[in-house]
Formats: sequence, structure tokens, C-alpha cells
Amino acid sequence: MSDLTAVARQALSLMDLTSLNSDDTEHSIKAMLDSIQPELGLPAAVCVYPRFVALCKQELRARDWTTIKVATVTNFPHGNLALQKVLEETRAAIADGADEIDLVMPYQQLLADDADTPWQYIKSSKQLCGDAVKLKVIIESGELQTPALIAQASEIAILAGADFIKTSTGKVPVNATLAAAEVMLNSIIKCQKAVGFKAAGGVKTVAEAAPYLALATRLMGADWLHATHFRFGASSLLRDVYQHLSTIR
Ligand SMILES: O=C[C@H](O)COP(=O)(O)O
Repeated sequence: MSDLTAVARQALSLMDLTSLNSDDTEHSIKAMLDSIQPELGLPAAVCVYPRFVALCKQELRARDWTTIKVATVTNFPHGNLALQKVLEETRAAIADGADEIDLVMPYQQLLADDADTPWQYIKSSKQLCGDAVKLKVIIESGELQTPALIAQASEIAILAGADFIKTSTGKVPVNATLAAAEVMLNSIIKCQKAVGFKAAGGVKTVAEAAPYLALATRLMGADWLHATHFRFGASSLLRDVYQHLSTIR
């Protein structure tokens, strides 16, 4: 087995298979689920807009793929909705059966030197999630730009109750980068909390996924690389993963 085949297998087990397009329909979301080939392996989760959470729960149950979590997004993609609206979105998604909430931190507030507002959004979202629902906080590292702001955003998210910190929405010019990933993983180490990391946006091939796994292995240890701690958020990585895995069958 080549190194990339092993990476493909690992990346699949860590993948949030994502569709977050404004023109998504029930048909396109079912087509995404149809693209899963269980004989080659299942992703960790699917990530969809809130209006498709109930559909995904139902479809995954019908296919007996109940290990696949259903994640959805709040305050997405710009991070600028009123807190009340974000909490309504969160409550509704949980009522529909969401296992995981990917909340966009109001990063513009942080850029304006207001750390309290992001803290409030994360703290109050986690209160609604409780222990049963994972909260993944998108810091939008490409917009924060500097290592200092990326570290500050990561630490706010971790200390306010995030279960994961996630790089990006996939909707801005700069999405996941190795440099941002390194800063975020070091923030997790510094805070000494059991918080996971999600690289999201622009990871399209197994070769692109590989250095993230190598980085996380170097900083966190190989045992840490499990879906409880590490995810790829990706809308188009699955095809390349399956291509690598199908060649060894
Ligand atoms: O949360 C995940 C991202 O939206 C996916 O971004 P991508 O479409 O570049 O893979």
C-alpha cells in the first residue's frame, strides 16, 4: 500500500463531507449522500445547511450509516448575524437532530478589537449544545491573517467552550493553510484542553491532505488523529480519496 493510499484511508475517516452551496436542494444533498461508497469506507460526518439536517438524519438512518454524524452551520458564512438569530438557528438545528454545530465566530468584531462579542456567541452556543452536541468554531483564519489574531481567536474559542476549532468557511479568498493550522494546533496545546481541529476549505486532493496529517502527527502525536479530534471539511476531496482506495481493490 502506498503512503497516499494510507493517507486516503485516514482522510476519509476524518472527513466532514460538505455541501454548503446557496443553491443546494434536497436532490443535490441526496446526490452527495449517493456519492458515498460504503465498500470503500464512510466519512466521519456530513456538513450541510440547517434546512437539510432532518433529511440527512433520515437518509443516513435509511442507509444504516448511523456512524456518520450530521453537522450544520450557524452564523454562516459571514459571521455577522445577531446573537439571537444565531441561537435560534442553533436551537432549531439541534431539534432537527444535528450532532455538530459549525459556528462562524464573529471574526469582524475581533478585527475591530472586540474579543467579548465572539466570546458571548461561543459561550451561549455551547450552552445550547450541552455535552451531546459538538460545537466547532470557525475562526476564518484567512481573514484574521496574522498569527497573533489566529492564536487569539483560537484561544477565545477554546476557553469559551468550543469542542473543535475550524480554520475556514470555504467562502473567503484564503481558506485552510498549513501556517494557520500550526498556529491553531499550538493554541490547543497551550490551552491544555481536549479540543479538536478541523482544516476546512480548499483541501481537494489526498496529496493536499497529507501535510495536514503530518503536521498534526508531529505536534499532537499519531494517537490524536482520530475523528474525535481531527477533521477535514471538504466538498470535493471524496472523489480523489475513493480514486486512491479503489486502485487497491
Ligand atoms: O466547511 C467546509 C468548507 O465549506 C468546504 O470547503 P471546500 O468547498 O473548499 O471544500
